[in-house]
Amino acid sequence: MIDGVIPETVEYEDLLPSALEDSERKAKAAAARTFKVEPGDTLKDGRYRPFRKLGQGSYASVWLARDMEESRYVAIKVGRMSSSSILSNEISSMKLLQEGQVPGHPGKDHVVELLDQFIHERPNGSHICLVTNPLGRSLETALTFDCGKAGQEPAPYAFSRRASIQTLQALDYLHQHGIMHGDVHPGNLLLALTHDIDKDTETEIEAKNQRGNELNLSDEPYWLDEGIYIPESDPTNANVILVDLGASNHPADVPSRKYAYPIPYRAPEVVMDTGNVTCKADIWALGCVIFRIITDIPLFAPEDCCWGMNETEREQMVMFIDRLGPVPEYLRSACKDLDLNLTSDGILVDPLPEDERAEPLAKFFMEYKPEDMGEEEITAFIEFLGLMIRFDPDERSSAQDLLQHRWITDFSVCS
Ligand SMILES: Nc1ncnc2c1ncn2[C@@H]1O[C@H](COP(=O)(O)OP(=O)(O)OP(=O)(O)O)[C@@H](O)[C@H]1O
Repeated sequence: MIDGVIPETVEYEDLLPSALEDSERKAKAAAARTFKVEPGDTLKDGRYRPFRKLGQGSYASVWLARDMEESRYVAIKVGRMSSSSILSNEISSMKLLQEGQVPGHPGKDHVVELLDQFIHERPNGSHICLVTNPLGRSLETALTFDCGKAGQEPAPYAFSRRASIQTLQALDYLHQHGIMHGDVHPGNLLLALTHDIDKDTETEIEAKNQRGNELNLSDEPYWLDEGIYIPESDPTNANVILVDLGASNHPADVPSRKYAYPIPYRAPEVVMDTGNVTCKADIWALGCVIFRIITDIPLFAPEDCCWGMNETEREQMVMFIDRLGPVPEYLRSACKDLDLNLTSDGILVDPLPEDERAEPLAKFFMEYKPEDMGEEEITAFIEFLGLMIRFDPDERSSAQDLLQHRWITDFSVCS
C-alpha cells in the first residue's frame, strides 16, 4: 500500500454515454486507463520527466525518465488505472525488502529496488507509479533473439551458469524475507546495464539506439542495451535482476491463489489449482528457468498454450508424468477431474506411444547439455535440477539449501 492509501478505481465505462456500442465503450475505457506521455509532461510535481518508453506489461507501462532532483535517470512503472491492487501489492513487497533484516545477502543486488513511489492523479482516476533503476532487456529476449534462434551461437555456458546462480540468489533473498515471487520466468529477469547512463545526455541515449531519434514517446518500447549481444559481451560482466513483484505474496509459506506463472513455468500444484501454492512453486519455476537458461530449451512447453483450457493442463500433467514418474497420492484426485486415468501406482492407464512421450528429465537434459560442461558437473547439475523439479512441493529443496549444493559451490564460476 502507498502510505496507507489505495486510490479508488473509477470505472471509466460508467462515465461513458450508454448509447455507445459495447466494443466502443471497452476500447475507449482501455485507452483512458492507459498512461500516455505528451512532450513536456512531468510527474510528481515536476520531479520526473519521462521521455521514452522502456516496456509494456499487462498492468503497467515502464518509462525512462530524468529525475530532476537527483540528476539521474530512473525507470517509472506507471500502473493502469484498473491495476491499483497489483501495483500496491508490488510496492508493499518492495518495502518489506527495504526494511529487511538480511544484511549482506548476495541476492540483494539481483532484485529490483524501490527508489520512490507516488500516485499520478488524472481527472477520472489515478495511476500508481513506482520508481526503480533503468535496466536492459530480459533474459527471454536475450535468449530468443541474441542466441540460438537467429542463427547465432547459444549463450556461453559461463554466462548461463552465472545468470542461473544470480537468479537463485535473488529468489533466496525474497524467500528469506518471507516473500513468494509468484511470476518467476525469463521475461522477469532483466539484464543490468553495463554502462553508466547517468553520464549520457538524453540525446546521447537516443543516439545509442540504432533505430533513431523518433523513438521519443513512441508507443513502441525499446531496450536501453539494444545492440549489446550476450555472446559478444563479456559474460563475467553480466548481471541479472529479478523484477515485477506484482504477483508476490507474503508470508511465502502460506498457501495462496495469488500467482501469475506463465504456462511453461507452472508447478503441478499450480496446473492442478490445488490451492496449496507456496514459495515452493517459485522453486519449481526456478528449475524450469535454469533449465531454459542452460540449454535454451523449455523444459515443459505444452503445444497447446491456451490459458484455462483443460487440454493444456492434461498435456502438461502427461509431460510431468513422462519426465518424472508416478503422480503422488495427494494429486491423484485432481487428475480424475481432468479425466486423466491413473493406475493405483499413479502412472497413466493409457500412456502415449513411446516415440511421442516426453523423455525422462536426465535423458532430456543430456540431449541439450552445453558442450563445455564436464562429466562431473553434468552429474551434479542433474542432481541439482532434481531437487527443484519434483511433484511434491514439500520435497523440493529450499533456495537456501540449493545455494549449498555442489553444482553451485564446487565448480569454477565467474559470479
Ligand atoms: N526497471 C526497468 N528498466 C527497464 N525496463 C523495465 C524495467 N522494469 C520493467 N521493464 C520492462 O517493462 C516490461 C513490463 O514491466 P513489468 O513486467 O514490471 O509490468 P507488468 O504489467 O507487471 O507485466 P506483466 O504483464 O508481465 O505482469 C518488462 O517486461 C520489461 O521489459
